[in-house]
Amino acid sequence: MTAPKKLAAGNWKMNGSQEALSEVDQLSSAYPAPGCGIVICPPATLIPALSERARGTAIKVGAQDCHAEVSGAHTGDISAKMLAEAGADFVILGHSERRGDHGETDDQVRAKLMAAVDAGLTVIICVGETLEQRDGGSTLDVVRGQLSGSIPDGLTAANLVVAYEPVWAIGTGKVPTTEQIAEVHDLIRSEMTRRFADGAAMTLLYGGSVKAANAEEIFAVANVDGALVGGASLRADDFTGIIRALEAS
Ligand SMILES: O=C[C@H](O)COP(=O)(O)O
Repeated sequence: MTAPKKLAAGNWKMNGSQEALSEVDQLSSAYPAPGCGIVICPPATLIPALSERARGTAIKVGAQDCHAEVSGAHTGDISAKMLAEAGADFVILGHSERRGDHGETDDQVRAKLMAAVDAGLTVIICVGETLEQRDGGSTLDVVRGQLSGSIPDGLTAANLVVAYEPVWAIGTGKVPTTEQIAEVHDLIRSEMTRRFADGAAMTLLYGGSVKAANAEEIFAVANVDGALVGGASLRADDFTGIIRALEAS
């Protein structure tokens, strides 16, 4: 699975039900041949039904986490191979809600990432600072540390997408200035270019309170190739506004 350069990824988090699957029908009829990639990451229970529904459309399906092992005694966990078998092409890893709620470390995220790539998934890896870290002036150091700690060597633009998600902007309606987004995206681009032969071609997403109303401004920022969208991905009407802005960018 090759990551499209422009990508709108919807993270449903722990939301959605069988009824929500019709969002795929709305998106695929609105975008039979979209000018960007579209990925929906529902809760794991909905992956098989959603991927069945998305078959033959431009919409891809992703998961929100995976275990680092292929199988074994890990009650409640799901391996990357299982997610791929269920129909996922992508997996989000290292989201701040996983790092916060489950205490995931960079080392654990890195192990999951290697397992996901082995299973043929494209990884959307999340990095971003807390408000305390931003106020303390350590944003770039924090992001640099997460990138080096969470991302192993040997990856390509085909299997790695990086999402910058300032923790304080997630679900809060607060959005960094375009200068703040640009500063971090420039850092991520230069780190990816330094480490990977095709780092210049890697897809870099911004995430945190992206809405149709602010998408155009965010997509105009250098090195922003799309968005990882939470709340506004839950309704096709809201998500299509963001996709439209990305297509036009
Ligand atoms: O994964 C998505 C992000 O956490 C952003 O969520 P949000 O768009 O609801 O702020």
